[in-house]
Amino acid sequence: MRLERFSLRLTDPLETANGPIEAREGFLVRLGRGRGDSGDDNSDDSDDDGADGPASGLGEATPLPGWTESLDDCRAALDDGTPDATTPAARHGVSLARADADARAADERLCDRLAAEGPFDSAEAADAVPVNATVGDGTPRETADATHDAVEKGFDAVKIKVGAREAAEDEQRLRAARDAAPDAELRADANGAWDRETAREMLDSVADLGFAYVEQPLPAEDLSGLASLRGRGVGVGVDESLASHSAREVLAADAADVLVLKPMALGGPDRALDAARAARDAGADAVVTTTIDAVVARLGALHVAAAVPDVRACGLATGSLLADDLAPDPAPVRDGAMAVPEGTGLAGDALNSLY
Ligand SMILES: O=C(O)CCC(=O)c1ccccc1C(=O)O
Ligand SMILES: [Mg+2]
Repeated sequence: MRLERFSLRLTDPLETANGPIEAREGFLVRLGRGRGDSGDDNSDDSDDDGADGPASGLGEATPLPGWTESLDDCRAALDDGTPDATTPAARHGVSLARADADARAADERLCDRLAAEGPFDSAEAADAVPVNATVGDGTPRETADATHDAVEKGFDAVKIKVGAREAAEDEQRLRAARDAAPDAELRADANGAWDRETAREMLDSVADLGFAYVEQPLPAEDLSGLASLRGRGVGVGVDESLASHSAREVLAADAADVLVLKPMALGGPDRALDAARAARDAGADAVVTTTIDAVVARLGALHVAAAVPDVRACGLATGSLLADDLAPDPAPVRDGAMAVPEGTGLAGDALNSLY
């Protein structure tokens, strides 16, 4: 296994209730030749790292504290070959690289491999996935303009970050967004910023505006509070809660209508698909998103989403937030959707420069 460290700036910081996300740092993971289908936990010995040939599989470990381990802990887990549930980004890097190598060895698209081997009984994955636009914090006017632009570009679903300013002003922002996009599916994401009373008031007002759901209206730990917010005419989504609780725990607490699944935060494509299945079994929905990942992990998340039957619009349209990337994007957003790239593994030959 070979690691390459990268650091990518965002074009504009994404303003959230937890402050801005300005850059993403992580590791490109290259799996050596002949190890792709071994599933062997000792496969990271450096004498087999394919130094004189292309890698058999690509992964990416891009930690985001709050959702995953720190960059240092991620590096340590990758170096030691011990990624586990406490280091989800490291585990994601290795798990995605293995899955890509397996799919390439089997001459299959990654999503078809995931669909066939994953927890859904569907043999075939989708060819494209609908995606939402992501609108960061801003004035009501800026929010309306960004929402309008997204709809003009072809997005049918728009997610608006809230919780960075007073609730009354957020309410104006959401009303302005609805006025700017009368027919779009609108969502909000509070990143855990509200207390129970504020959350109740905000949910009631966005229910009137026909919002589909609000992501993480309460802090991650407050599962009973999240449960008490359900049934008010707008869905409750959980995101941060899944960093400290399993999908099954969240669902057993009746805390969610929608699970927001970030493969990077959950430890890999396999874990994300298991959580999607748990959601469906409990009558909840799943949405696959990124932590603003580089192209390899974004593609991995796209393949996961394509393997979830009838997935609703996913938060995968985050590539445009990055000022640069590891390689040109083989799955650009068109008309509010991302097409799964042709070819085997992550993207056929499109990422050959990285292997
Ligand atoms: O879901 C989306 O639309 C984009 C991804 C996103 O919002 C996000 C990106 C990085 C870190 C956290 C989050 C989040 O969903 O809270
Ligand atoms: Mg979120």
